[in-house]
Amino acid sequence: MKSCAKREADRKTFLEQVRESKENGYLLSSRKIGSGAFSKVYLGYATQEKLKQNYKLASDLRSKRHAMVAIKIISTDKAPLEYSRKFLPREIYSLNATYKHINIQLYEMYRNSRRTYLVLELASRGDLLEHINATSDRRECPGLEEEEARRLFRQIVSAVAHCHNVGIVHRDLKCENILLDERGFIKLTDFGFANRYSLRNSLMSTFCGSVAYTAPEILMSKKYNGELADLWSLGVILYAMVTGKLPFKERQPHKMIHMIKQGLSFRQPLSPECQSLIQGLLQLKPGARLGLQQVATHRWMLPATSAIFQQALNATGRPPERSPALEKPSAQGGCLPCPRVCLQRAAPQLGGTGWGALG
Ligand SMILES: Nc1ncnc2c1ncn2[C@@H]1O[C@H](COP(=O)(O)OP(=O)(O)OP(=O)(O)O)[C@@H](O)[C@H]1O
Repeated sequence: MKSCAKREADRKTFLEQVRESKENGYLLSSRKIGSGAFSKVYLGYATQEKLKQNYKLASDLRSKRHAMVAIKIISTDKAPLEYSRKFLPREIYSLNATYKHINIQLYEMYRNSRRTYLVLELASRGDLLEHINATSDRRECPGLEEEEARRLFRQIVSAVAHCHNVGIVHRDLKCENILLDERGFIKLTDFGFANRYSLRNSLMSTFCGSVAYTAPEILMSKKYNGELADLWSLGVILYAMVTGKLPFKERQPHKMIHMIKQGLSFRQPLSPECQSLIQGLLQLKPGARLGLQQVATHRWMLPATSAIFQQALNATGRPPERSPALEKPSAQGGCLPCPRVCLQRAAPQLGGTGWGALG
C-alpha cells in the first residue's frame, strides 16, 4: 500500500507533468498506458494550437482521424546518468532514423532539468504480449493461430530488416516492444538499446535486452554481432506467439544457457514448417541462424492458401475450388485443453537494469 505522503508526492508530480505538457501544446490524461524502468507512458491529446503549428503531427493525426498521442515521460533526474547521456539519445536517434510505417513515430520532444517528454504515435491496441495473452484466453488455448502469427511475424521481420538495412540493431526485441496500431499493424518501439553500426560484421560487447529474449552469446558475455543477436530474439518472439510461452525461462543467465544447451522442446502441436523456422532461428551458434532473407522466404512464411492457390493455378490455369481446408488454413493441429498460464512480462535486464554495461 502506498503511503499518504507517497500518494501526495505522486499527485504533485503528475500535476506538474500536466502543466508542462499543456505549456507545450498537449493535454495529458491520467490514463497510464505503460511503464518502463525510468518512464511512464500516458495517453495524451494534441491541442488545436499544436496542430496548427506542427504540420507532421497534424497530417498524421488527420489520417488517423483522432488527436491522441502517447506521451512517454522519462524521469531523467532519477535515471542513471548513462541512461540520459547514452541510451536516451540512441532511442531518439533510432526513432528518427527508422521508417514511420513500421516503427513508432516520434512527433516531438520537450524537456526540462527533471524530465524528458517524448510525444509518440499512439499504438492503440497495446503490445504483442497483451495480444497473445488476450487471444489465448479467448481461444482457451495458449498462443495465436499460426495464420495470425504468420501475418504479424512477416511484419516484424520486415521492420527488423528495415532497421538492419539502415545500420540499426535493436538489441531489445521482445513481445512488449512490439506494439499494435488501430489497424492491427505492428510497430516496433523501445529503441533504448538500439545501436548504430558502420561495419556490418563488427562485434559489440554491451549486455542489452531481457534475459528471456537474449541471445546465448550475450548471456555468455562474449563479443557478439548485433544482427545475429536480433535473429535469436525473433526466434523467441515467434515461439511465444505460437505457443503462448517462452522457449527458455530462467532468471539467471547461466541457468538459461544450460537450458538452451539442452535443446528446444515443443509442448503443443505446431506445423513442422513453423518448428523448422523456430529451430532455424534459435541456433546456439550465431552463424548457424537463418538470415533475415532466409526467414522472409522460409516455407512457413508463405501463406498456405496462396501457395496452394498458386500451385493449382500453375497446373490448371484456373483457381482451385474452395475447400474447408483452404477456408481455415491453420496448420496448428487443434488445441489441447490447457491451463490458463499467461505469458509474463520479461524478467528485468541483467544486473537490475543493464545500464551499467560496456559501450
Ligand atoms: N507509442 C505507444 N503507444 C502505446 N503504448 C505504448 C507506446 N509506447 C510505449 N507504450 C507502452 O508503454 C510500455 C513501456 O514503454 P517503453 O517500452 O517504451 O518504455 P521503456 O522505459 O523503454 O521500457 P523498458 O524499461 O522495458 O525498456 C510499453 O511496453 C507499451 O506497453
